[in-house]
Amino acid sequence: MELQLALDLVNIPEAIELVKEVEEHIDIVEIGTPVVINEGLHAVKAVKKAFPNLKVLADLKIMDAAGYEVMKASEAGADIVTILGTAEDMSIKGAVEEAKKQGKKILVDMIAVKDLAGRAKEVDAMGVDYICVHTGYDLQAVGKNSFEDLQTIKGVVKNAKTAIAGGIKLDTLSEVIKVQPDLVIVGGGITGQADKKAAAAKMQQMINQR
Ligand SMILES: O=C(CO)[C@H](O)[C@H](O)COP(=O)(O)O
Repeated sequence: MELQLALDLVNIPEAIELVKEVEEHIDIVEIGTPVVINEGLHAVKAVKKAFPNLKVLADLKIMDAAGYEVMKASEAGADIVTILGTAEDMSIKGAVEEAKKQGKKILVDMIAVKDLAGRAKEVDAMGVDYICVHTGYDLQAVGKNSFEDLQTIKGVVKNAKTAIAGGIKLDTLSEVIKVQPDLVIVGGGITGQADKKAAAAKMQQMINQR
């Protein structure tokens, strides 16, 4: 099981400072969608350059022009690029094809997918690397989480790794770990803590115990 730190509300210098604090406790650093909107793929490039030993995920949440966008994120240094599960099959297949060409990985974000089991089976058959259940900020605000959704995809996904994101904190991590995803994505659960290093270390320790 791997731990991914999601950076959503920072600029490039702040991202680098933050990763410095926790780098020994994480496997992947996510350049979140708001960061890409504010800073562009320069953020991916800068973080990869500063931390060449960490995997960098570009959270582009691609919906169209997938091959081109995967190519651009790869050129900037991303190891993993995200596409939405609601995108057309042709887009997801295009993303996978380009990622393979570039030696990169594709994570499918299942946010807002209605038939989760059915779509997870379909995208799994398209050769994606990760399938991620995700409760976005707008649904977190009304008390939702993705714990049941993780069980749903664990039941149907045969090839891809499974992942979960959205509001995971230290006090809910054990519930997540029980379902054994391959990847746990945490943003505010680390970045919102006074002692970020301690929070990341504790999460890493809990994940490694399983
Ligand atoms: O992709 C995202 C929002 O769209 C976030 O990066 C993801 O939800 C993880 O952050 P948090 O743990 O703060 O919810």
